[in-house]
Amino acid sequence: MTRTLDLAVIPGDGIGPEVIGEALTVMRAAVGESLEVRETHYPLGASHYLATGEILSDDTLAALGQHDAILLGAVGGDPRDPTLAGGIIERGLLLKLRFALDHHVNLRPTRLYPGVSSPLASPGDIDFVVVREGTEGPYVGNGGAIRVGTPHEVANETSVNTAYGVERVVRFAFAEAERRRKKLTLVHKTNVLVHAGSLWQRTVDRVAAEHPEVRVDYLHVDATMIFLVTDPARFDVIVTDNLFGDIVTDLAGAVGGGIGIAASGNLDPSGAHPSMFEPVHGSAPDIAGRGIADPTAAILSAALLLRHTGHPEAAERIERAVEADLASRSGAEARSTEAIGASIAAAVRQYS
Ligand SMILES: NC(=O)C1=CN([C@@H]2O[C@H](COP(=O)(O)OP(=O)(O)OC[C@H]3O[C@@H](n4cnc5c(N)ncnc54)[C@H](O)[C@@H]3O)[C@@H](O)[C@H]2O)C=CC1
Ligand SMILES: CC(C)CC(=O)C(=O)O
Ligand SMILES: [Mg+2]
Repeated sequence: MTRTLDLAVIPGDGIGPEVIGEALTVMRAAVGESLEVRETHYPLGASHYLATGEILSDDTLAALGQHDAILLGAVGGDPRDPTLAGGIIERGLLLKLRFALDHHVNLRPTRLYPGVSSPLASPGDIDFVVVREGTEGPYVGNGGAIRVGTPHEVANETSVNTAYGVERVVRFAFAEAERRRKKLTLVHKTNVLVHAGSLWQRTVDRVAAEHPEVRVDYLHVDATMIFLVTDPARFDVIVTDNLFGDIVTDLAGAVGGGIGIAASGNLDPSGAHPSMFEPVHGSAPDIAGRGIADPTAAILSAALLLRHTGHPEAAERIERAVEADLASRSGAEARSTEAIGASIAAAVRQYS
């Protein structure tokens, strides 16, 4: 009997539709006849907002919540466009989705694939995962400004960290470490952000007692930047808050061979809501429309989606094909978005 996957697709803005087109081609090749992927496309994003005035209606949000999973490209327009000021799309669409669908685990793996060159001189064996908290921190929109535009302006952005929210993501990170090389690094800034830092540190200490096999480490976020460049092989599982995780994972993507291959999943591990998979990168307005974006991050995000929704063989086929494709790139001429997608899809079919 053919199984079905009820998939919501949000191509988004800029390079989003370009890379999602290739991710869907590869996904269809990977599942073949074994899985019927029913795609519903949602034209959300900055362009959609500018054309229609809709950012994310309650009805659309409710409809998205009914799917098995969501595949998203990237959203956000030109940061200089005054009609998009105030993070109206990032906040009103992307973060709203993550919060409403309780995506408290933002899982971002980094692996230096064989044959991929890192900008680091001696990268070593890079293979770690960042477990970024996804529903709290300074991204909740708890803040405000007074005397705006005057020399006396005061602007506040409050980081919200709850015991419940921190514990569930820390528990997820320990479980991840148990499955991997049994090392967990808490990344924070406990020497300055003392209230939130204390909660994170105490939570890690308490949960660590239940995981005696896991080596626990702590790094301030600034020092983490050093070690991501000088010794990334030291990391196995990093657990951190929403803002630090956002920053750490762009650098992680770069040292792991480029932002164009960095994938992610926004998970509600309870399964109560559909999880959402997307590249780490944004809509890249600087290269949009030129057909040169690397679709690999979106393709690997589709693999994460398939594994999460119970289709590990299809996920494996995509990962093997990506690995082979990446290994073949060194010294070769740069290819278009479409050519990379077609080549990975062809390799996937060979493994079927
Ligand atoms: N999840 C999402 O939807 C995200 C949306 N954004 C939004 O995207 C817009 C642009 O943000 P930026 O800060 O410029 O970050 P960005 O990730 O879009 O671009 C940063 C740099 O990486 C390059 N790049 C990104 N993806 C690439 C790919 N697949 N292949 C080759 N090069 C790639 C871009 O050309 C650019 O030079 C903004 O509106 C921002 O708010 C940013 C990050 C995540
Ligand atoms: C709007 C931002 C929270 C998106 C972003 O940069 C990310 O999730 O990595
Ligand atoms: Mg980011």
